[in-house]
Amino acid sequence: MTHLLTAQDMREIERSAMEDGIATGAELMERAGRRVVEALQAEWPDGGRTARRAIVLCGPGNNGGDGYVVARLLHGLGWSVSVHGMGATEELPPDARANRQAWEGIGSVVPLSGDLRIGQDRPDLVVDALFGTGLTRPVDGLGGLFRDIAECRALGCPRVVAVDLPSGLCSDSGRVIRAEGTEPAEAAIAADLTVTFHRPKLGHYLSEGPSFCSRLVAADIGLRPEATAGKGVPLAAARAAALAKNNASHKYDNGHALVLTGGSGRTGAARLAARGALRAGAGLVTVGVPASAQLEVAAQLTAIMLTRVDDGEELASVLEDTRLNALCLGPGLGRDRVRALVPVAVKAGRGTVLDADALTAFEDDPAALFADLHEGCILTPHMGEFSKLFPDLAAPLKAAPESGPATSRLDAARAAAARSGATVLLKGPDTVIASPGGAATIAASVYERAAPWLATAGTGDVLAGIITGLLARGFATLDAAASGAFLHAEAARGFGPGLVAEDLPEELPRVFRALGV
Ligand SMILES: NC(=O)C1=CN([C@@H]2O[C@H](COP(=O)(O)OP(=O)(O)OC[C@H]3O[C@@H](n4cnc5c(N)ncnc54)[C@H](O)[C@@H]3O)[C@@H](O)[C@H]2O)[C@@H](O)CC1
Ligand SMILES: Nc1ncnc2c1ncn2[C@@H]1O[C@H](COP(=O)(O)OP(=O)(O)O)[C@@H](O)[C@H]1O
Ligand SMILES: [K+]
Repeated sequence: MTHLLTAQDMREIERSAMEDGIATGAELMERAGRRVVEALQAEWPDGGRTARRAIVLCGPGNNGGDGYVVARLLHGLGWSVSVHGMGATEELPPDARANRQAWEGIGSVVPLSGDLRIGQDRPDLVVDALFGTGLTRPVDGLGGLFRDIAECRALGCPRVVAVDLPSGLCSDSGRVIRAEGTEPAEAAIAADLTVTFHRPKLGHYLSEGPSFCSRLVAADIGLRPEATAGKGVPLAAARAAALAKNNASHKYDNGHALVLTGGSGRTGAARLAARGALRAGAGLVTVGVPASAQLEVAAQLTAIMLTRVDDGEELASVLEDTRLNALCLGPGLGRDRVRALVPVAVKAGRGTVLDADALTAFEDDPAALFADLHEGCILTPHMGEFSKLFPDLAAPLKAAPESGPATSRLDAARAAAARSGATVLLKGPDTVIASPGGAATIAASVYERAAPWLATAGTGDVLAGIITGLLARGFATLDAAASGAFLHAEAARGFGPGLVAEDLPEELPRVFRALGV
């Protein structure tokens, strides 16, 4: 399972490797530079043609140190290399200084100027080794150069390789550190290939990270896997063993999910959720409908059952059946029904997914919702819904982050979980999931797992249903949310272009088979 590290995690891992005599800082830096060169050779084998020219941009810290190693190695491979460096040699940290001095035995270091324009030079490659995990404030005075690189890159030349992280990107949040009023494109360098070391960092997966990294390689620099134990945030995955059904099981062993719907004309969302719950493997799924929608829903359902729920009192009496062990409220529920049904549902103490209307209806008084939530509850907001329930936590995500490490979507979800007492799943290509105790996971549909066709109406309803289905099957809260988000994205990837929400539940059997369930 891949764990995403913070900059602090990485510093601790490196420090303990050095203290334990696994490697010196100089050795780690040499390996880092070598891995970058290997990765770019593997990525662009056509770099083997003659007249290859590289511009290497080196910053004032150890990221710059890696850059001087890359410059030396490229030179050794016959490249024509120009190096533009920040800071004075004697001010660099020791390993970076040594590598700069080694480069100075080969060629010069031109002081990096914001007036540099690469267009005149037409290099084949720009190596971005300005800042890595040590970035703490907006990059100053290089906006024109960054724009120039972006414009040239858009024309197909040069290719840009980022050492560890695209400079300007915050390694913990994936946000571009920038002054208010500055565009991300002039505050960070977008790369074609990003080569990081040991393990990916959170910033490679969150927010703008993937679009600035483009392609990500995590290269081994000889740090021990054990050093990473207990650190980082796992990427969500689903386990075949947990998803498989016991051969001897009865339908009631797989739980009974209840999905509540709104009135006539707005039952589609709940029906999508119910189908998701059924395909996720719930033993039984019932849709709770008001009288006005009974006929409409009955005409549309087959394997899914139907029960009448007009108000809170009726819901309470339906919930006397303790076999109903997972509830889904929100998709198409309608605000008036939310106010009547959500408090009753939550007080019943079952595994409960609250989505859409069930969140936004509490916009005026989120505390009224939070008062009754318990550890079996999962809130599944997208950013707009999250902003309504947690406006103060959403605000720093909307403002330009002027210092690093910046507040991340993960930080916001963790704070929201702690406040609400429920697991919070904040949706997006970088879905973050946090439980009230602080445990977290990231279900990222980025890089090779991109699922852009999920951005269509109704897919969130299916997600709520899939998670409800897993809760019904007895999955622990965080696991249900994480596995559900993973399966949902896999279904979208499996179906591919043309996906509409209805396709997602029907794709789940293929996802299960591919997982070996
Ligand atoms: N520590 C190690 O042993 C290793 C570190 N590695 C490299 O080292 C990097 C981390 O090095 P550092 O911690 O030195 O950090 P960086 O090299 O990312 O940059 C930190 C330096 O830049 C300054 N700085 C931060 N933001 C700035 C801004 N906006 N404008 C101007 N200066 C700014 C800081 O004060 C510090 O001097 C990693 O990203 C990785 O590339 C690799 O060589 C692997 C081994
Ligand atoms: N570009 C994208 N890449 C991957 N997943 C996405 C993308 N855009 C949206 N999603 C996912 O699609 C779903 C959309 O849910 P939501 O916004 O609630 O839509 P709706 O309310 O229409 O169902 C979420 O699971 C979200 O994570
Ligand atoms: K960099």
